[in-house]
Amino acid sequence: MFGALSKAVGSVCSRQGQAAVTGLGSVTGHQVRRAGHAENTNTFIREALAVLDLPPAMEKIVITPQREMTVELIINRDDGKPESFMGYRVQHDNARGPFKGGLRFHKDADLDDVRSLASLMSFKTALLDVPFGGAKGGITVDTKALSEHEIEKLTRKFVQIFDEYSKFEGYSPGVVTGKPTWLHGSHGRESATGRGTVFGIKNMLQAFGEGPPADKTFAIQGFGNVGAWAGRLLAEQGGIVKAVSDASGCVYDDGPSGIDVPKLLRHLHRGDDLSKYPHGQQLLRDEIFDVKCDVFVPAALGGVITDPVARKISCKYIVEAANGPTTPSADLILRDRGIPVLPDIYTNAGGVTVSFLEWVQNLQNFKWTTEQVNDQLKTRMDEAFQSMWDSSQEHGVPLRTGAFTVSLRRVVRATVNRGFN
Ligand SMILES: NC(=O)C1=CN([C@@H]2O[C@H](COP(=O)(O)OP(=O)(O)OC[C@H]3O[C@@H](n4cnc5c(N)ncnc54)[C@H](O)[C@@H]3O)[C@@H](O)[C@H]2O)C=CC1
Ligand SMILES: O=C(O)CCC(=O)C(=O)O
Repeated sequence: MFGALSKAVGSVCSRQGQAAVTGLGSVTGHQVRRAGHAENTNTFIREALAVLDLPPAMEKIVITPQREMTVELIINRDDGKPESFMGYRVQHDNARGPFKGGLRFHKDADLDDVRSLASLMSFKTALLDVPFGGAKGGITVDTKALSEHEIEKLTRKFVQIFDEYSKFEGYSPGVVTGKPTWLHGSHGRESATGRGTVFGIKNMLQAFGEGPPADKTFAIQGFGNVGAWAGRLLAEQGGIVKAVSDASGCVYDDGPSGIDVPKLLRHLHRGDDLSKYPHGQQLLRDEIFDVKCDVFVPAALGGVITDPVARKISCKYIVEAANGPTTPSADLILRDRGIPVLPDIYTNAGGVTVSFLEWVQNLQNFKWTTEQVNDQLKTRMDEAFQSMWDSSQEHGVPLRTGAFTVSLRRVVRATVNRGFN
């Protein structure tokens, strides 16, 4: 039951003046950035602003969220006792379209974290030229300590408090995205972020003259929705997945074909821990950073690539499937070491892009095939890569700064064109 609800709350768009709730498909997310990350995101934004010739007032305008809300969510636990949780909703920018972004459940989720993620959404949608703004929700909760029924109640409470939309608009399936395919959802949404990541890897390798992913080696941190889809698709294309980690541990296989990804997925789908996988070698969870590979894919948490990690990591490229995995100072170390970083606002934008495609299908009252969705996703990831690459070449800046310059131009143009009165 809750599976269906968690999909149903998926992710919501909202218009100005209407608070809205969004979700991210899975509400069991272990993924959250550690405290203090809004400033990290703002550091990257400021670096791109310095490259652009924009009116100085724009800095504060693009950095300041339009609205932030913190609420207490009280539910009765299964034993009948009430318990209070904190919920957050940040609407960062809607100059380019309705606020859009997922809902994060994590024991460390706080306003600062949600603020940074909301801002990343604005620049992600702008880079992909998806006509949405940026927002994010979060609830401070350890989902492992709650039953499915309790999580459902908490989600409903959050939706009830923040989502005024349906009261005004009536039945409108397009408002919520990430829905199950049998309930107006889109084919291809579940795989979209991992698939988009792989389109991004292909574009990046090609641009750096490395050829296709086949025979390249990969290490993937986090093997949930995004990491597992990326791993599966890379393996299908002849990529060698040498190491995979999740919250329970790390599996490493230095053999010529690396980890048998379908076999590992069957093990996990049976409900067995990655740390109990009997093939390959078991490493400590964070030893994934020591694995020598061509491409390292953080697909779990924010803030994991810190200075010490950046100094020791042994890869040629980093592809940020997670939101905000690299701190600004670690980013500088990676630059010094000549390790290009494919930034989060590009790499993981496949998710919101297919959420947009779901919205389009709902408006049309029509369902596209998986191939049509995946083709659209590829086109948009290719176009966004080209814009990011061109801007980075034009200004002589890293890909992340290139990506933010493209997004900032679009957000600022929309803001100015819409006027301030
Ligand atoms: N699912 C989506 O459509 C999108 C996800 N993202 C980002 O991608 C990242 C992953 O998201 P999902 O795959 O959806 O989450 P998920 O909850 O399905 O998977 C997270 C994975 O990370 C692992 N993990 C947690 N702590 C870890 C640690 N310390 N070391 C290694 N692994 C650890 C978990 O065991 C799990 O395998 C997050 O940063 C999320 O914000 C970004 C855009 C869209
Ligand atoms: O699919 C969506 O709209 C949410 C995506 C999201 O939350 C993210 O990209 O971080």
